[in-house]
Amino acid sequence: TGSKNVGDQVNYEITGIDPGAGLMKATEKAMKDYGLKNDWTLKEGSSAAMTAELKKAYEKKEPIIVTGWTPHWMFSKYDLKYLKDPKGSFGKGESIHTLTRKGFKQENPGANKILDQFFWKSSDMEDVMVKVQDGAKPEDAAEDWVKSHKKQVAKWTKGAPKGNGKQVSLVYVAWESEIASTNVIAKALEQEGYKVKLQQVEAGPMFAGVAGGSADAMVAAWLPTTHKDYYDKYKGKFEDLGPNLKGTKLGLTVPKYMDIDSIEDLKK
Ligand SMILES: C[SH](C)CC(=O)O
Repeated sequence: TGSKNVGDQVNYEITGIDPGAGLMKATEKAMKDYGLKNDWTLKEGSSAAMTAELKKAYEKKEPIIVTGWTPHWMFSKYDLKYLKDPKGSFGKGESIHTLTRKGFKQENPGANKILDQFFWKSSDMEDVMVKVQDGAKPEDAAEDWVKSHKKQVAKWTKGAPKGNGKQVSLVYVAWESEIASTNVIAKALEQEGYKVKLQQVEAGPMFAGVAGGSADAMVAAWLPTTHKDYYDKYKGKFEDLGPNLKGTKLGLTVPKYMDIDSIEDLKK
């Protein structure tokens, strides 16, 4: 839009999220890889603040560049595109893994089995995310999803003993995707009689909580690239139960009305 170059249009600012997010590290890497560091700044904030700015700009068809990821409701709500990343700074498609603290499997085999069997698709997660974005409380959107996907949830709970009020503590970060997944698996556990405590923390404390044993589990580890630093830092101090969702994506994201297509186009 307009003849001014895109940098001038967005005063050389990329709207990011919380500083602990791996997406922010990946964006810093991309800014280095594409020679943007001298002119561009990556604005820190939160996922909620980023989506609020995206909404504001989009409704006025103004230019904006955000740090985006899939699954996310933003792609079903707005007509957006990822900027091409020819240097591969954002890595390849990833999965979201479930991690538990050491000893959890022995102490709570039933809940561990349910967490181990938890697996769903991007479209499932986006269903819940859109409902929350449209105003539903996360626990209500999660309850609706669990109630309307009995067959799928039965695969998660197959072979697991009832909880009889046994406690499970889950930690997560306030990314829309993890608000959805953590509330859904919590509802599935509660349906089986487990008592679930949810704790929203920053990314670093989330990994530290599971590795240190103050939390039982998380369903929010973006691997192998996005959370590599956290994963390596605590290697050996947690159990990796593998993916609960496959085929995620990260990158710089812009409304389709902007006439740029690649991160290369941001170079001054
Ligand atoms: C924002 S993605 C859900 C995760 C991350 O970037 O750390």
